Amino acid sequence: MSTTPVKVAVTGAAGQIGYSLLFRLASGSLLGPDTPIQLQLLEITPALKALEGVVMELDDCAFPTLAGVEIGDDAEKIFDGVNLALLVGARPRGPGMERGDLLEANGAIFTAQGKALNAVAADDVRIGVTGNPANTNALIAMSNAPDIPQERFSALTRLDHNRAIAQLAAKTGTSVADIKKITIWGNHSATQYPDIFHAEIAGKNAAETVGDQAWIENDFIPTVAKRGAAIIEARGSSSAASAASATIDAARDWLHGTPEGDWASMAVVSDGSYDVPEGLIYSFPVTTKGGDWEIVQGLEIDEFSRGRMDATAAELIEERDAVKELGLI
Ligand SMILES: NC(=O)c1ccc[n+]([C@@H]2O[C@H](COP(=O)([O-])OP(=O)(O)OC[C@H]3O[C@@H](n4cnc5c(N)ncnc54)[C@H](O)[C@@H]3O)[C@@H](O)[C@H]2O)c1
Ligand SMILES: O=C(O)C[C@H](O)C(=O)O
Repeated sequence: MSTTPVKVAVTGAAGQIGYSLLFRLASGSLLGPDTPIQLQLLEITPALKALEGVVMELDDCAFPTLAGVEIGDDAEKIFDGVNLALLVGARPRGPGMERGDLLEANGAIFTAQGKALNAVAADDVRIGVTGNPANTNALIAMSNAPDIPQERFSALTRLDHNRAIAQLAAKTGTSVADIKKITIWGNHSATQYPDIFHAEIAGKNAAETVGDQAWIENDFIPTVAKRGAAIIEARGSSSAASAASATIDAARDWLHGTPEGDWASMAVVSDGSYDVPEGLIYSFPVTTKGGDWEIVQGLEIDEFSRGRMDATAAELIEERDAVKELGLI
């Protein structure tokens, strides 16, 4: 085992996602069995006692890869020297709430955390935002961290990507392992556009294999896009274990690379690719290598896809303008 631990910060560590995420991180799901991990856990003061209990449980697992755990409510202390920051802590959406309702409540959190990361994170830091509204929270954090390259920020659409794979596998009676090149475009919200026109099932075009445009439009896309709300409705609280799993999938691919012949969906700062307005945190198909991502270029976009991609961009522009108005960016 290498001796220098990778320092990984998790915010909202005493929350529901944290309760699944921390144990996966500590047991090596992100960095593998040979790399020790140091967990830096941030919470609000009233949640620190509960977090102490979670740390007792982490201790009791005796994970060989867990080099140490530090907890606290001071972002500058917790983010000091971190190589990866997973920003999960935020107020989750309750029944009947839209993500827009969360902009103001969560904006302040991501302003402060962007500033703290800017001041004390390691030079190689990567920042993944899971807390909703994830794309715009990432935009706020990025805008408040001028010394960190913009490419180091991303928001989580990997859960949507994984949901799309699961739906497509169920529809076609295939294995999830056979499905590649799914794309989630845009916002992690009900306007997202899950795209199977470039996807493959066992090497064949997925949309052609399905051969049912009505299912794509009326079933697949809304099911994936509204899955978060369906889970809130069924569970009474938002997805947690699947969100933690997707947070790990996204960070693992970012740090270690996407597999050959596949890509991942990641919400990253737009460079204008596919006519997405520059500067938005928009989910694209990306390949990753050595901790860097690249937007997959050259995909053909038909009129149907264009309309969906523009609609989700329009929502992100509205969110951006709202947080600008609030003085958060
Ligand atoms: N992007 C996605 O795919 C996805 C999926 C599921 C959930 N989410 C979002 O993830 C977030 C967390 O969900 P959860 O179910 O764990 O919620 P939760 O309420 O169980 O936990 C959130 C935790 O964040 C903490 N917190 C609040 N403000 C904080 C701050 N300033 N600093 C540090 N911690 C703070 C709270 O004390 C709480 O313990 C929510 O915003 C939820 O909507 C995103
Ligand atoms: O939809 C939500 O608010 C929860 C979460 O983002 C999800 O997709 O499960």
